[in-house]
Amino acid sequence: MNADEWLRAFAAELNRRRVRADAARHVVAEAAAHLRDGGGDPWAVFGRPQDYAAAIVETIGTSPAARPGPVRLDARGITKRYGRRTVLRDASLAVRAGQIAAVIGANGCGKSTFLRVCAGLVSPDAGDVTVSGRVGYCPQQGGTADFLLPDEHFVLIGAGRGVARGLARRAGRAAARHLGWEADGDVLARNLSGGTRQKLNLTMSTLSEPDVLLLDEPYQGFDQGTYVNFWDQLARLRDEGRAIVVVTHLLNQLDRVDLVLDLTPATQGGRA
Ligand SMILES: Nc1ncnc2c1ncn2[C@@H]1O[C@H](COP(=O)(O)OP(=O)(O)OP(=O)(O)O)[C@@H](O)[C@H]1O
Repeated sequence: MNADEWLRAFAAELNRRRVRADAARHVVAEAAAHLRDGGGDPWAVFGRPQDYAAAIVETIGTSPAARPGPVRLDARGITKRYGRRTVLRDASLAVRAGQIAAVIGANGCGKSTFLRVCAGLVSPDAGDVTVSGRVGYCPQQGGTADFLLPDEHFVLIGAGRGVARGLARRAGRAAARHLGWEADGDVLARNLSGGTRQKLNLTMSTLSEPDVLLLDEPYQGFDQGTYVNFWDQLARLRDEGRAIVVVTHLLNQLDRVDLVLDLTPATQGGRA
């Protein structure tokens, strides 16, 4: 395990112990700086990442993130057919305020369809979805308007909630900054790079302060730094009490989530 892997394991353990995202980010950055400046093997310097995380939690008395609250999204027995093909069969997921759920599975097993059913965009053939509160949805593609500036997207989202233009712009830019993006430029959405357009998409889905946030592989095209910011931001949103569902193919991040729904059919080795 090299220094990066050690730091990742350390961050994951802090997350598992529900240390607040901002505090976790701070101690991980400190450990990284210590390793960078002093060199050396992290195992020799800090010991096991799990033990060091436990010591940190005890020593600094970090207040843990709030425990999960009431169920915000309850999808039960969802079945969906397209023509003769059954894409989803009896899929269920309940997510509480303050939880992150990952939806995983092979290509074409119905992850996006499940999310669209949860968002109310597709009707299931059987089953029910109950949502308590406001929903934010970040589709895998699309979602932005080609001929608008990022700021104009933020103003539009704000207008839907009666938020003044200046305030909406500031809120949008602040949310974008969490992804390491300065969104004050004058580039139309259609001319943004693919990764930046996806940052705009993701930023918009969080702007309405949703109680339930549905994210369909929102990090496609993100560079490594943005990707790290993305998972930190998810942890922060979770700590604020949001119920989050993220479709992902990246199983190495599953230690950062609270629940996993595997939609791979059992005949193909799925866990569901
Ligand atoms: N509107 C539609 N009409 C007909 N078939 C559809 C429709 N939407 C999705 N499908 C089919 O349903 C299946 C599941 O699609 P879905 O996009 O939900 O899978 P996924 O697990 O998200 O895939 P991926 O991992 O590739 O993103 C696919 O075979 C797809 O072609």
